[in-house]
Amino acid sequence: MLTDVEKHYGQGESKVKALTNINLEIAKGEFIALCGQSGSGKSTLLNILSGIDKPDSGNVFFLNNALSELNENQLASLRSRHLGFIFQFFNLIPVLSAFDNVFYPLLLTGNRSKQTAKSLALHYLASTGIEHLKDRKPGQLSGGQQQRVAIARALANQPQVIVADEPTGNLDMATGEAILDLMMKINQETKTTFIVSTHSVQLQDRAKRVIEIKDGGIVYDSLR
Ligand SMILES: Nc1ncnc2c1ncn2[C@@H]1O[C@H](COP(=O)(O)OP(=O)(O)OP(=O)(O)O)[C@@H](O)[C@H]1O
Repeated sequence: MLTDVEKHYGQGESKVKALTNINLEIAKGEFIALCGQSGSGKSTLLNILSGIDKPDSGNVFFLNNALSELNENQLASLRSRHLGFIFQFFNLIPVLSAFDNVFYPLLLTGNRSKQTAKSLALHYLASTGIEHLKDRKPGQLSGGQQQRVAIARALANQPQVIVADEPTGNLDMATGEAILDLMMKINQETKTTFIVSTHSVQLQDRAKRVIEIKDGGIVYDSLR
């Protein structure tokens, strides 16, 4: 939940108002399409609601935690346990296989055994349809396949919330559609909350809740 959130970048003459008067409540299990023109503030909003960035004023609550009351370690721990991220440019580690890209973060976060991490990685690579490509490195995969690895990586940690910043922005239309289908299917099956920023008109048509921001403010929320 965000209350009265404001965010500026820069100082003086070059000060940019990135978010203004943001009040937003997100329920567990929602699938939200966050839309708005380039520069409208989508990434800033995603970064603030996930505790990566701090607002200048206002409050951010994540799973009943007031983020302003947490130190950097506590924030990092909350993120690593309960949040999954999916990015436009996949952010996979190029020297690791698809399997290792999912497996190693699981070993590094939480107290899982190697065996548990391995089965989780295989399970989620299978659920995103790319288990057969698990030994390939990112450079040997198409964009859509790389994004499936990134989705498997985000899901395998079994977070309560997944934040995706333009996840289809670097994919052709058909591949992007397939990735959106996959995220919606996972949302329905697992009740994981998804907040997805997008320029995709298809997603805006299909998401249950659409939020539009313009010049840093929410100008439309289909739930309101
Ligand atoms: N680190 C920064 N320093 C200064 N200004 C910034 C910074 N990050 C973002 N901005 C500015 O804040 C505003 C909101 O940017 P933001 O990246 O949140 O928009 P966006 O809607 O995600 O855009 P896009 O769709 O192009 O990714 C823009 O005017 C941008 O130029």
